[in-house]
Amino acid sequence: MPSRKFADGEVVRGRWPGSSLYYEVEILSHDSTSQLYTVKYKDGTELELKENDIKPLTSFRQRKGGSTSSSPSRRRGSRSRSRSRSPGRRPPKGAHRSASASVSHQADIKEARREVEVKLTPLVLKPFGNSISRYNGEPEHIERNDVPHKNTQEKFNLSQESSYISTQYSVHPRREEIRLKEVDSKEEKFVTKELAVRTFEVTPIRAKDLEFGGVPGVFLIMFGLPVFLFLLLLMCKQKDPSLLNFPPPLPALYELWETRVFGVYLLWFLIQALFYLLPIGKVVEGTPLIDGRRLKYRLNGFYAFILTSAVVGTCLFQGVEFHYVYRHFLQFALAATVFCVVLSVYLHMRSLKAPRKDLSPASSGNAFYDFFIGRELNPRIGTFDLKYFCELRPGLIGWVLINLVMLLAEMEIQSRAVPSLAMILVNSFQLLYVVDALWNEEAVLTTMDIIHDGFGFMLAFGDLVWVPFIYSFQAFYLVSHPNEVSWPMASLMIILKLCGYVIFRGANSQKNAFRKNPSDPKLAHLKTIHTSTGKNLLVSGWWGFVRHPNYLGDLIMALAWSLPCGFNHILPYFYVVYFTMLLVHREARDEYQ
Ligand SMILES: NC(=O)c1ccc[n+]([C@@H]2O[C@H](COP(=O)([O-])OP(=O)(O)OC[C@H]3O[C@@H](n4cnc5c(N)ncnc54)[C@H](OP(=O)(O)O)[C@@H]3O)[C@@H](O)[C@H]2O)c1
Ligand SMILES: CC(C)CCC[C@@H](C)[C@H]1CC[C@H]2C3=C(CC[C@]12C)[C@@]1(C)CC[C@H](O)C(C)(C)[C@@H]1CC3
Repeated sequence: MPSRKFADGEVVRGRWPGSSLYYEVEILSHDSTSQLYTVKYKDGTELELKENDIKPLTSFRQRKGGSTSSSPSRRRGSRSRSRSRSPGRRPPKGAHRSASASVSHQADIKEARREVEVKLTPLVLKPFGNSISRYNGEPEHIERNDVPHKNTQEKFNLSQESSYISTQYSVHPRREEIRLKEVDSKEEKFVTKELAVRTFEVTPIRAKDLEFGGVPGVFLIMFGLPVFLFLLLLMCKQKDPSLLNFPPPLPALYELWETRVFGVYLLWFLIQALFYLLPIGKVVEGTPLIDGRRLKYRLNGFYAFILTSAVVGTCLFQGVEFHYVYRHFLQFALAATVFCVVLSVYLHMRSLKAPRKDLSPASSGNAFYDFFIGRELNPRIGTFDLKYFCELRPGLIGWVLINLVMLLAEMEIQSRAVPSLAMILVNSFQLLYVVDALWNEEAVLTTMDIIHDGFGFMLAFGDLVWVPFIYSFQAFYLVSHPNEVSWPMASLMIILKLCGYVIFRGANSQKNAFRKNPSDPKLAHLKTIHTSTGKNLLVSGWWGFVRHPNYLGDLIMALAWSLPCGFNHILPYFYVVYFTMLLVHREARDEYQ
């Protein structure tokens, strides 16, 4: 039987969950199976603590004075701030997303909340609003002997906090927390209304807070990525696309430009815009903006996909030559790049006239940087939301169409009656991914791209050029570099893809449901922790298994759709490498927040 360090009835100091503060507690009991101690705080709260979170009284120095005590009761401001936000609720735009660039905006928002909450008194105090910095299950090393209950007022506060702590900390399931959140959400409406009257200030952010390596980094990305894209496609066109054959033969620039191709690209974009405008599909509200407004979005991406398939099917039936796209693939990539540059210039120009409250929290005041990251958060022409439209339609649906073009090109070039198994795998894996994104279109409204980043060159290029022309790379590769895949190998790849998909979808659905309605009874069994931002994080279910299960699933899928290309060359695995870098970077942005 494992030994225990502390005896029942012993008075020790127990760490206040999620903080680095220790309070006097009495050991009530010890559970030998879970190795948890049940302890009682002075105000009567009982909690279960790990042995690591308990220290003998003797291991603390008595602090002199105490006027600067940071005991929870001293942080009433923090708690009040937190009180106004239902845990798990997304905050208004700008407060939400991870980015060092948004520091000043965040401060602004916090300030707004503080002002609002002053008006909300008397408060039903909620514990540990901003006082819990992070809980990682391990004790923190900073140990301070903050003595609670300095006076009656403090004692009262701690007691208020303590009465909630076990549910807040979510050592136990969240039913009680859900009840509290319902009360919370009523108050929230009032808070949102208050926020609506606050004016939004855009304070330029310091150079060191800029993301992507600041102006030099952004410069490199803006000029480097298009060059990289063309080099990658040119490498792939070589008979032997080995890295040793770098650089590939370069075509003259004029050979890459074809006005007709540009016209076809424009036509594609306009058809998608037309489908977007169709009054079919439900209309939902996005997350609250800084001024409390919620924009409306029509969810008809899946219908757009069905309609596009019908149009493409009809064209195939009519004998339209899709091989044209394969033969002019580089010209299409250039047409899309030119379109994206023109769009970015337009976006930047219009953003100069945009009211401050409409600017992205990521914008900095530096024109070049803002051209890249995007100045305006939700540029709209009437009800037409340019960013939301570009995120899912022309590029993502375009990716599926390009894959189909490659499948047909493979059959033609390799004189096949049916496509290769490798090509079928790549096409179906990626089709599933795109259909899933369109089917779950609403989830895009809570991604960092929509909530935090403006619409500028980065997303325009990412959505309209990078996604369709890089993500279809495996199919493009297979056209000129066939790879025979056996059925047993194909089965393993399918299993890998499905595993990735189950993790990806399970995690994203759980997170989206939680962000949409933290009180969802279906999520009542899940555990959460409170964070210093005032939001809650899931720490069980998929989100208790690994920090970013959705990224993990996505990466597994990325690997699964590269494997059909075989192991002759590294190029088809470029996507996995790039994607790992992208997700690690996104993870860091999220973690920063
Ligand atoms: N194929 C591609 O190129 C590509 C590129 C990027 C992303 N993706 C995929 O798109 C999906 C969305 O990506 P994303 O970058 O927006 O990241 P995400 O991880 O889905 O979203 C980040 C947000 O999730 C919330 N969150 C993080 N940890 C949480 C937890 N433990 N409990 C509850 N909520 C938590 C946080 O919301 P709050 O801020 O509200 O706390 C955070 O801001 C992912 O599956 C990703 O793999 C694909
Ligand atoms: C520096 C640039 C080249 C970076 C470009 C990044 C973009 C390619 C990505 C940023 C956000 C991504 C994204 C998807 C695709 C790739 C991005 C646009 C996504 C539409 C893929 C399907 C998913 O299901 C998704 C809808 C969750 C996802 C949203 C984010």
